[in-house]
Amino acid sequence: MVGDGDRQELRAGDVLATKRREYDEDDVRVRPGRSSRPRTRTRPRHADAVEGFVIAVDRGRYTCVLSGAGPDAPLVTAMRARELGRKSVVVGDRVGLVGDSSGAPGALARIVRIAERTSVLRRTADDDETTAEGRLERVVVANADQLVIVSALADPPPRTGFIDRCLVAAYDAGIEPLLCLTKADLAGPEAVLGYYTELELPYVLIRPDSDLAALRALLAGRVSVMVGHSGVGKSTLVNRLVPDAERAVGTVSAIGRGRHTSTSAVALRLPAEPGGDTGWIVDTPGVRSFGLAHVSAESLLHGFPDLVEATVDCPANCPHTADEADCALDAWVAAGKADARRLASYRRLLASRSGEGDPREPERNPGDPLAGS
Ligand SMILES: Nc1nc2c(ncn2[C@@H]2O[C@H](COP(=O)(O)OP(=O)(O)OP(=O)(O)O)[C@@H](O)[C@H]2O)c(=O)[nH]1
Ligand SMILES: [Zn+2]
Repeated sequence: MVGDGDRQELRAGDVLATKRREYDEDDVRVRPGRSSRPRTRTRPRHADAVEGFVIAVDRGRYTCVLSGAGPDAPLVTAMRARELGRKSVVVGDRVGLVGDSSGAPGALARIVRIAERTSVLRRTADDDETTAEGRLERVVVANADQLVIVSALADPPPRTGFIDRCLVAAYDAGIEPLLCLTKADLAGPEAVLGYYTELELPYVLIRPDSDLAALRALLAGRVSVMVGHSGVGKSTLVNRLVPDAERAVGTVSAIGRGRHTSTSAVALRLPAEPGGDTGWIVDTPGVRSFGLAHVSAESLLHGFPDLVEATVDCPANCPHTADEADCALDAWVAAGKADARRLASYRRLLASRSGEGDPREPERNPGDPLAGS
């Protein structure tokens, strides 16, 4: 979503750049000295930068669309300018571009600015603990408005452990969750929705013949990130929402450096609703789940709003674990104020963060077919 608001944001950045320029050491203007000639007005650095929205990242090349450009405008390939230092650029970033932003074959622009992010969706890549890379906290997408959690109602069965994990990630990122329940032709949503009664979680039901109007309305004008396990129907859904998704991804990879990296996120432009704003969906083929090692125990709890209230009765610094005799969460659940399975799920996530056991171990969720991450 690259609208007028963003333009203002970048303009504000321009003003800052202008101010900073007055103190730049490498400023070439010459002091007027005794000469009566007024000193030369210097141009603020990159006043000519145009605004872009990053839709794909592939090995040091960033594919951008220019603000206000229509769906048929050429995509701009850019590299980072050295002055960005160590700042990373990710899909969803709004950036300032200089150089050749024509989008002509072979043209290369430079990213000189990254606008302040409205949200940052992170995950710990803790799927590989053996390497420094694998333990790294990564930004998945910047400036997303919504996390669309795609779960099938059957084949594969829904896993609330995964959904809970996504809810924590959404809360941590400061973006709204939307539960997207696919394969509604195969099973009803009652069990899953029952589990989340306390939450008033927004949801949509998808079957092969549904017209997707409700979902489209929720996606219009926003940047939505889609996550889901393999086989839940995510690709099917993306292809229905963005009929030329295959082509769009192909174009991105052709303009990048050839081979498409299936693990990276790609933003796809949704067909504009009549009279409405374009929306974007960010497909995350490589993100199967969210490592939450970077989320504090307290923030983790906020992914469980149905449990938060109980903890005012916990002793100070209560770890909320099952072996903490005075933890108020047990009484809360015993009193029927929240679902016992939600507490179990919260504690599984707590344990997975501190490396105590494997959260996917079946014996940790006895008799609960919905559980599992
Ligand atoms: N019955 C039914 N089947 C569906 C529905 N949506 C998708 N499928 C089928 O489910 C299977 C998996 O769908 P995909 O779209 O490939 O799933 P995915 O989540 O993209 O999986 P990956 O490609 O592994 O990431 C396919 O055989 C689809 O035809 C649905 O609403 N109902
Ligand atoms: Zn407690």
